[in-house]
Amino acid sequence: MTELSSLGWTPERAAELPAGCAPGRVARVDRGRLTVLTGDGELRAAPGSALLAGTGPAVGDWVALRGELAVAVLPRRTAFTRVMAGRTSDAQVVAANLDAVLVVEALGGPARLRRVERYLAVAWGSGATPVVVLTKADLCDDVPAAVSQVAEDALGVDVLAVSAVTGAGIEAVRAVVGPGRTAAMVGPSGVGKSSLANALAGTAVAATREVREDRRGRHTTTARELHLLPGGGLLVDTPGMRELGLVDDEGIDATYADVAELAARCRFRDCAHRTEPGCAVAAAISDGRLDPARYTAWRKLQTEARRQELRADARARAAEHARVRAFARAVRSQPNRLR
Ligand SMILES: Nc1nc2c(ncn2[C@@H]2O[C@H](COP(=O)(O)OP(=O)(O)OP(=O)(O)O)[C@@H](O)[C@H]2O)c(=O)[nH]1
Ligand SMILES: [Zn+2]
Repeated sequence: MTELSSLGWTPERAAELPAGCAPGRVARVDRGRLTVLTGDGELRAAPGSALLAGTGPAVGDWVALRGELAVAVLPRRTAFTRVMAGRTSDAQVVAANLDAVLVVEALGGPARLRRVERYLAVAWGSGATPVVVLTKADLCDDVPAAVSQVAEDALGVDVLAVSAVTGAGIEAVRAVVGPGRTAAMVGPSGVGKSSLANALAGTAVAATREVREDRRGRHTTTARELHLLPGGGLLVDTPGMRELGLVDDEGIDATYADVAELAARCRFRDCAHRTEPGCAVAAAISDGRLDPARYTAWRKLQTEARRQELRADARARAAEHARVRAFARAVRSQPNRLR
């Protein structure tokens, strides 16, 4: 028996559960089948027709189970979305109900602040709290200096340093992913996400680069993408988290709060921060209060978000409305539901 609370279940969710259903947390979605963690262990469930109408359940979602049928997705508290590559620009939910997002970057090279900022923007946009985790601390000569450099840039975000090799700092990350809390990792390939996942789990739950190369060509098994950690937290490790785009500019403003605040003080509301008189951004750059590279990165992300917004649009919203309607319909059609 697993306590539902250790899967992240909270009492107020009970009111959202259709009568006669048991709750389950989605640990994997493949070819239309769901791997679900429940109070009685893991089970394979089929999505009911109501779930097929919308964008479908994602890893981390709570579903209402009637036997081995998932009849509804419970409302999401947070959602990590990604814009699909290719022609359509529908936002796809990659992971749901995350409390924290670990933005993973490696030490031992030059700090890639722009890259961290980019992931922070995506993380803030999800509604979950980002935390920066700097891996490979064993390869860095001056960890405190590296941490404070990143902390200065990542406004309002905790910055932790860890080593999967020595185990240093792992407990501090486990504390972020405390009992009943759910976190996911984002970050580019090779920074040590799989190694971090294994160090947190205390066992090999993710294939690191070495293991993957050994098994080249072999079919990987259908592993869970939601892992219960020894301390009681849950870690999401799904491939979808590894290719991220931006969806909106909420997250950008949170990441670049300093730049956004300066821009709000420009004389003209539509200031392009180039040659306009009374431009607070230009003034801050010229007297050294704002790093021009940080400003350029902000502009670039904003342009990208605008472009995606224009594409993402009606289609994504229509899909979400369909999902909500399907959910409402499913709830209405439950016999014996509480009124
Ligand atoms: N020295 C040192 N090496 C590490 C540490 N963590 C990971 N590595 C190494 O870094 C390389 C990449 O690690 P992975 O965990 O596979 O990286 P990843 O982020 O999961 O990569 P993708 O799966 O491609 O996204 C491997 O060779 C690891 O052994 C660490 O804390 N210290
Ligand atoms: Zn300006």
